[in-house]
Amino acid sequence: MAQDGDMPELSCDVVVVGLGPGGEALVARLAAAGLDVVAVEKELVGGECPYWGCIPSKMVIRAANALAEARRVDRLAGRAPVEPDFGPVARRIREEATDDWDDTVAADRIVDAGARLVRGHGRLDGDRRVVVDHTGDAGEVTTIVASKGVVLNTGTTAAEPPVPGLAGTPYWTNRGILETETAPASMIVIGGGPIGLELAQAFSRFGTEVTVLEVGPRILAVEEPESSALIASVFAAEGIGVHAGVSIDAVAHADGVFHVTCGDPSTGSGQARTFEAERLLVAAGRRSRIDDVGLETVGVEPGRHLTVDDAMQVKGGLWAIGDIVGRGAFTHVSMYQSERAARSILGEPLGDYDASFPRVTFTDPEVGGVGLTEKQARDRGIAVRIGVTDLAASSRGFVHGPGNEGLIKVVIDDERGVIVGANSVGVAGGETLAGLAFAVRAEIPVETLTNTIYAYPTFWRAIESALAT
Ligand SMILES: Cc1cc2nc3c(=O)[nH]c(=O)nc-3n(C[C@H](O)[C@H](O)[C@H](O)COP(=O)(O)OP(=O)(O)OC[C@H]3O[C@@H](n4cnc5c(N)ncnc54)[C@H](O)[C@@H]3O)c2cc1C
Ligand SMILES: NC(=O)c1ccc[n+]([C@@H]2O[C@H](COP(=O)([O-])OP(=O)(O)OC[C@H]3O[C@@H](n4cnc5c(N)ncnc54)[C@H](O)[C@@H]3O)[C@@H](O)[C@H]2O)c1
Repeated sequence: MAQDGDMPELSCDVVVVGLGPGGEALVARLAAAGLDVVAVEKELVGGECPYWGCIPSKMVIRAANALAEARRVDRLAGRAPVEPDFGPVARRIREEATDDWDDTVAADRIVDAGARLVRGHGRLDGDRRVVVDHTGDAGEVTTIVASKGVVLNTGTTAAEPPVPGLAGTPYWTNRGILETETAPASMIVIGGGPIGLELAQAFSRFGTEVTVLEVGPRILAVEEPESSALIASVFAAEGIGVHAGVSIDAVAHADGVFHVTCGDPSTGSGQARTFEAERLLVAAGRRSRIDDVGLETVGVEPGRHLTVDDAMQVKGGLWAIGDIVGRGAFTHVSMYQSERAARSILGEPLGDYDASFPRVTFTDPEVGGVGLTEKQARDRGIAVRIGVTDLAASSRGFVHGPGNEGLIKVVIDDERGVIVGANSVGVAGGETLAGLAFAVRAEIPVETLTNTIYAYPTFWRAIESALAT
């Protein structure tokens, strides 16, 4: 640790640049295995998920679903007048989830694990070298040399679509909306993906008048068309405006009001329509933070994502995990990849990469998905057989009554006799997905699945019905 004057240099075994959920876990895992680890983070240790992602958004959804359930009491159990107040969930986000966006506890965990934490923007500076620009300390940098190598876990930021007038307006991304202390009177959401839909419905349940604008032909296009249609119908019934197949031509903001002008390319009429709202949430996808991490210094061409092998290795001495590798932008994926990178670095056996890819969008009903959609399976030339069942028509759905919308769809490879994909939509769709996820991952024969006892009257019993169609 010697340097010329004001340029400190650290030596270690591994540097982890960016501490999303996977990066944070990796630091602790490698340190526990006896490696000398330096962790580099420019914002908050833990990344987007605990501070502006999964955890606070699920707290809002939990609260919003409590409101929705209370509104169902009239049809089930008497009277429960509902008066929404965003205050309690805003407090939970501050006090229980984010410590008011203070990461002291997480930073202490890194140090307690035996690793060193360096705050600032990390950039590769040739093979196995990282230079950290210390945020706020003009010109001060630290150079870190890692004998084994560097792991990148720099994550994503909200993408800004190239819509005239949008840049410079005070629109919300996931950060602004999860920092708010009040629900706005009205909100336009650009993007009908998981972020847009989860927050659209949750805020609508708090009384915000919400309009979702989606450029693609349907919302939640990564899942089955049946699931998209079901969510669209639930949203319509709850009074959420959903417009798919629109092009957003212009955004303006004046006197505290957003004006979003859309054309409708599907009609070819070019007829423009302007929506107005107090808030605008842009949830139109994510951009990988890999354009300023020095990839050019190690001969790697920065694209949309970083290409890795199944050991999460970009090249010798360089690994990458999380959203930036383009294998699914989910915390559970990042954590899974973190363990693979750890094993690769420590020379431990890896096993095959789990490509079953389970995911859940936490609308109500939840949309669980695993493996391939029907279209993806057909595009791969698989001899597809489909089974679909309506959850509301199941015994449990019938008993549940209000809020029972859902479906199970299974995509079967008829030649191999295994499920290669499924959607599980329902009030507990993400939980019911578990059985289907194991079936896809372990390639449980359909013959076994149809010769299995399904507890009555559970939602997951509908898997048996789907297989029988
Ligand atoms: C609103 C919302 C809801 C979500 N809900 C879910 C959910 O329910 N379930 C789920 O599985 N996933 C969810 N996600 C996705 C999930 O948050 C991410 O997949 C997860 O955070 C993993 O991201 P990551 O590890 O790649 O990086 P991130 O979490 O983005 O963390 C990257 C870290 O790297 C730091 N960094 C970046 N560049 C540098 C640099 N050059 N030097 C130093 N530090 C740097 C950043 O400051 C950040 O802390 C949600 C996301 C959003 C936005
Ligand atoms: N429950 C969960 O696990 C969860 C929740 C939220 C986010 N996430 C993760 O975060 C990722 C990012 O979420 P996201 O919803 O921002 O992105 P996304 O890419 O999944 O969806 C963005 C949507 O915006 C649309 N869009 C893009 N440009 C547009 C434009 N100009 N006008 C109108 N619509 C436009 C796209 O067609 C797409 O439907 C997700 O893919 C997911 O991996 C997960």
